[in-house]
Amino acid sequence: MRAHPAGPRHADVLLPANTAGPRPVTPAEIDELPEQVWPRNATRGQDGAVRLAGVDVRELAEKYGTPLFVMDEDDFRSRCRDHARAFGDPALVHYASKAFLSVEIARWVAQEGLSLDVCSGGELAIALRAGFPPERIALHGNNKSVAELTAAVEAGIGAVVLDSFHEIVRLDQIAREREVVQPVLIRVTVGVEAHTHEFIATAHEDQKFGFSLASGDAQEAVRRTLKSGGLQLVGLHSHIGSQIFDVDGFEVAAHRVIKLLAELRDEHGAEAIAGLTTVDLGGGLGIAYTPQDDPPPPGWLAEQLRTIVSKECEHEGLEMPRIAVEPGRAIVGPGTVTVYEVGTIKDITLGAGSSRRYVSVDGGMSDNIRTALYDAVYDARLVSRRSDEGAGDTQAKLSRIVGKHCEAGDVIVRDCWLPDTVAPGDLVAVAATGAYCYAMSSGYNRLPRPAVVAVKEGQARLLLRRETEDDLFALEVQS
Ligand SMILES: Cc1ncc(COP(=O)(O)O)c(C=O)c1O
Ligand SMILES: N[C@@H](CCCC[NH3+])C(=O)O
Repeated sequence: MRAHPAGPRHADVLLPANTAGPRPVTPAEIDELPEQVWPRNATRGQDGAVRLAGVDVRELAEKYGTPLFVMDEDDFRSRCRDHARAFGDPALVHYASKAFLSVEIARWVAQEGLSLDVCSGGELAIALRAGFPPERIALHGNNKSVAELTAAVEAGIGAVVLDSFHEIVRLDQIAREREVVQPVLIRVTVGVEAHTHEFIATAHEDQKFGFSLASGDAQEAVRRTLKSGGLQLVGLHSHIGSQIFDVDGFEVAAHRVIKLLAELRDEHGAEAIAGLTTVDLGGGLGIAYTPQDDPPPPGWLAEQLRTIVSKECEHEGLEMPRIAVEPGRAIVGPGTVTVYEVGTIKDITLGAGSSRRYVSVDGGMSDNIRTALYDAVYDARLVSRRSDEGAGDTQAKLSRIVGKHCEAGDVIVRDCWLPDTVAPGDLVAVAATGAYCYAMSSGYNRLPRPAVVAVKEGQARLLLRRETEDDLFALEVQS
């Protein structure tokens, strides 16, 4: 998502006329797959159709149907490695599984040596089913249930990230009843206004996550945790938001967390907080959704964070802590595309000689809610053939890709340049849909959830099958 336009949202007249970027001119430009947006192993073949890790999208659509999420496995794994290298130890990189999780994904993350951030009993269950090492799992959430906390403690997970005073009491009791000591981090609300969409910023004071630093709740949470018998404080946590491109917010967060660490040492003594060795700065690293986006690479971010934290520690006379992070989108986002089949097409006259083309596809807000929810922008291309084949001129046409739901706001790509030749039966793909698309999918209008397929070295493998009509009735008691 790019910077959010000022002013009221969801009213076309108030949004910029065109969020698609400059109009591509030649057929070659229309058919480009910009490398910062498309999976690392995406290419367009001589015949004009796109290959993902060597697999022809037409074959994938034929075999698995559409809409279809296609994941480039090597892209995912290479981004795990990029982050592991950047932060110096794979275990310090917690893949935020909320972005997308399946049993097989959890296995890839385990094989790459990363840790895993889960935020519900369901995500925990998938991780455990995959055989993910529990000591490398951390559990998040502002309202973890007793059942979820119990499952986490019984599984022996590496850390629970404490988020409320109620939870300190509950978790302490659960741990003591089982005669174990549960390692915990405390989530601190640092009061940062992250430069991102208001719905996905999480460190300003007025929201539901964490313990406020400004009010003293964070300091009180530390006192209560240190006094508990069943909890061992191993770190502080801060997460400022998601899809962030600059380091300023992280810098302020790191500064405030280290300052808190120094205050805690002064209040409780160095020995009492000696086990507090980790500072987790959360996730949020942005990715390119359009060719105009230019996110910082993980190596650069890691270097900046290390410099900021070490400067602050030196200033406060503290030992350098381990810096952990929780990227979700930056690992899983760029390597996945959603392939749709074009259904109907309408050219709508808007007045003043302008028109808008509505290209309807066989999915919609049930497989990608991000556009409706956050005005997210995406790059979409015709992938089953070259743009200068078929009827129509070779001009790119400003198009809006919409779904098939009974909802006017069912928009997948608000503005994009598609070839004028696009016709029913063509395949179009939307890039960078790996994060928070399948994960936030719904069954609205009783559409089946799409399948998810992994591609690697010319082979395709089904990770999650498409929902079927039988699944529709699976929960019906009277059927
Ligand atoms: C606590 C926490 N960690 C990590 C993430 C992952 O964020 P992202 O996918 O933007 O890296 C989130 C989501 O914003 C989060 O809430
Ligand atoms: N789901 C959001 C981000 C929130 C991430 C979880 N805290 C998105 O699609 O961008």
